[in-house]
Parts: sequence; C-alpha cells; structure tokens
Amino acid sequence: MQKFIKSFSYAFSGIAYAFKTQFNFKFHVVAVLIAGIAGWYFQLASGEWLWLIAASGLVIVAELFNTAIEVLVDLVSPAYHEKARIVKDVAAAAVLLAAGTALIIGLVIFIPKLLDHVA
Ligand SMILES: Nc1ncnc2c1ncn2[C@@H]1O[C@H](COP(=O)(O)OP(=O)(O)OP(=O)(O)O)[C@@H](O)[C@H]1O
Repeated sequence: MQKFIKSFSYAFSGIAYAFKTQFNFKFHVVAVLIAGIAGWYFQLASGEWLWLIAASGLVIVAELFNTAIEVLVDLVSPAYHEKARIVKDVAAAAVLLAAGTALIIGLVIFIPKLLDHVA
C-alpha cells in the first residue's frame, strides 16, 4: 500500500516538474481550466463533457510525454545531434497534433453555443 501511495507522489512530482519548467504545459493547463469553466457556464451535455475531458487529457498527456522525452534527450545528448533534433521535433509534433485536435473539438462544441448566446 505504501508503495502504491509512493508511486502517486512520484507521478505528482513529475506533474509539478512539467508545470514549473514548461511554459507550454502551463499554457495548456490554463486552456483546460478555461474550457472547463466554459463547459460549466454553457451547461454542456454529458456527451460533450466526455469529448472535452478526452481532448484535455490527450493534450496534457502529450505534454507530459514531450517533457519526459526532452529531459531524456538532454541527458543522453547534451551536445547537438541530428537524431536528438528529430526525437525532440517528433515529440513536439505529437503535442501540436494533440492540441490541434483538442482545439477542433472545442470549436465544434462551443461555436454553436456562442452563436446561440449572441443571437
Ligand atoms: N541536443 C540537440 N541536438 C539537436 N537539436 C536539438 C537538441 N536540443 C534541442 N534541439 C532542437 O531545438 C529544438 C528546441 O529544443 P528545446 O530543448 O529547447 O525544446 P523546447 O521545445 O524549446 O522546450 P524547452 O524550452 O521547454 O526546453 C528541438 O525541437 C530541436 O529541433
């Protein structure tokens, strides 16, 4: 049981590291919070909440993997290396794709609600 609790504390320290050191991670956490507040304001249906939660999770998980990959690359290849560049660029591309997907999901959910709101 103590091992189980410890593994949570390791995971939380990983989240804290990403939050403290990665501007993009902070940016995405703020975006997720804003989406959550907007979801609460517009009283999303449960299906819409599920899409929003899945999209948010996708972005945060991608950011965490990207952070881990960046740290690992810096550890094994502090000097410039073409393969290190590719690894970091591909990891960054995964975040970009996740964020783009989440943005599209957010627009599909919120644009009709915003249009209804202003009409
Ligand atoms: N060791 C390296 N060898 C080759 N290219 C690298 C190396 N480190 C970084 N790069 C290149 O520089 C880009 C930016 O790398 P960097 O580590 O600064 O990431 P970042 O996305 O700016 O994150 P952060 O600023 O949070 O560390 C990478 O995507 C890659 O193209």
